Amino acid sequence: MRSYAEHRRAVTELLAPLESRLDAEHANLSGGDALGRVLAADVVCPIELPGFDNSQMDGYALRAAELAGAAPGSPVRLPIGPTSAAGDHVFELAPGTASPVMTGAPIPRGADAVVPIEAADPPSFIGISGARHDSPVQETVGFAAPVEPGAFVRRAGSDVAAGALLLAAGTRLGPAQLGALAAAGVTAFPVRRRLRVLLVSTGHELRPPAAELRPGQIHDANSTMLGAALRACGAEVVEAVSPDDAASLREAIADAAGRVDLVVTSGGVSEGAFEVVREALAPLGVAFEKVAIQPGGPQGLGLARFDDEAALPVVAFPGNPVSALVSFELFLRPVLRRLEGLAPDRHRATLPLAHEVVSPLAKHQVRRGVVDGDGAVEVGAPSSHLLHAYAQATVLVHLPVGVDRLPAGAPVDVWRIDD
Ligand SMILES: Nc1nc2c(c(=O)[nH]1)N[C@H]1C(S)=C(S)[C@@H](COP(=O)(O)OP(=O)(O)OC[C@H]3O[C@@H](n4cnc5c(N)ncnc54)[C@H](O)[C@@H]3O)O[C@H]1N2
Ligand code: MOO
Ligand SMILES: [Mg+2]
Repeated sequence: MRSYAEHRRAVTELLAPLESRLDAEHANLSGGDALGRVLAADVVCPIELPGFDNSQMDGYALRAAELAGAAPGSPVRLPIGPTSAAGDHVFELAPGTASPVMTGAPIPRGADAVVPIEAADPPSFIGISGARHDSPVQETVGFAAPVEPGAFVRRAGSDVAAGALLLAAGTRLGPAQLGALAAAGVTAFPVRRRLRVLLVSTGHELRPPAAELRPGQIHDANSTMLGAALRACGAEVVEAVSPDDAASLREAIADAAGRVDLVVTSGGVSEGAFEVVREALAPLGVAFEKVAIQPGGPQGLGLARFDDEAALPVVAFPGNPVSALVSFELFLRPVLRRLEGLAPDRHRATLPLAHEVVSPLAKHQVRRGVVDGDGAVEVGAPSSHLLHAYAQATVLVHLPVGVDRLPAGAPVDVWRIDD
């Protein structure tokens, strides 16, 4: 029997070549299709950011040297020059004056510091006339302390220089990265195309979720569930099929060979008399193994090779819904996250158990749980048909090989699944 780590390594190795298959396509900033995509090439910043020296505060722009002797008992008073508001053109500051400058507005040429309005006398712009830069110089403003050159000035290029690397190839585009592209005026950029997946659910008992059920039939939960899990990891489910028998399963996979990068199946991998995935794919080279995990014990993995030399990687999960989704979390999500430019594992933590648990000594058991108000983990029942309980869970709880009983309070490794 394979260990959890061995199977995880085998899945990672089988799917490692996928990254090189994800050639570039263009994405646009507008329309929402860029969120979550991964840059296929470096993006250089075409302009400097900020684009010009501007103020960090609402205040007065002035020459720092002119306040050198300012003190509470002997303030320096300067005539007020024209105002620089956000969006204004830059103008020249006359020596010996201070100009009102607003946050984000250009620093007038000649000024080298900003004194926030709260530190000026009067400490507000109310009553100050000459609001725009074409107004005549009038009134005065007092300063009771010196100011360092450069104070509250946001220098041109202090965030990124023109021609510098803005975002590196492999970066996942989240809100901050899209914001940086927008700020730089980069509206189109190359991203990796999405991984294309054929999703196969098997089982004669399965009916679509909208169907009426005859006795013995059940709704197909795995197609919806695994489809959602794949899409949430940036993949495209090119086709979702539910073949009746081994021959039609082989045909569906052969058909998809030119169009998809990966086949994910659920069901039909265990020891029953009608294990359609096993029957169809073992002759093509997919290996079916028992892995020392619970749930998710029976697993299929390998390249399905066809006569015409075409080959497609197949990851075959067991049909029990909890087993299928836990298998996705353990084996496929880490690979898909890497392809998405993310660290392979979701957020992990070590938390105390809220109560005693028992677990099979020889298996790596993954239970579904919730974190209680004290930060302790309440662990749910292990059975792999309990999908409703999975839908309430916020963590997967890992109980490794060698553990058969843990008391309340014992620390356990958990993966958060509620992000
Ligand atoms: N004699 C043995 N029997 C079983 C073993 C074993 O080692 N020896 N392993 C058990 C384990 S563990 C699992 S897990 C399952 C795996 O079964 P299969 O992958 O062959 O899946 P099926 O037999 O097709 O279905 C199992 C179960 O899941 C339900 N199912 C399947 N597909 C869906 C779907 N799309 N949506 C909702 N539910 C689905 C199906 O109705 C069955 O109840 O084998 C054990 N048996
Ligand atoms: O491994 Mo099965 O997945 O226990 O139910
Ligand atoms: Mg079966």
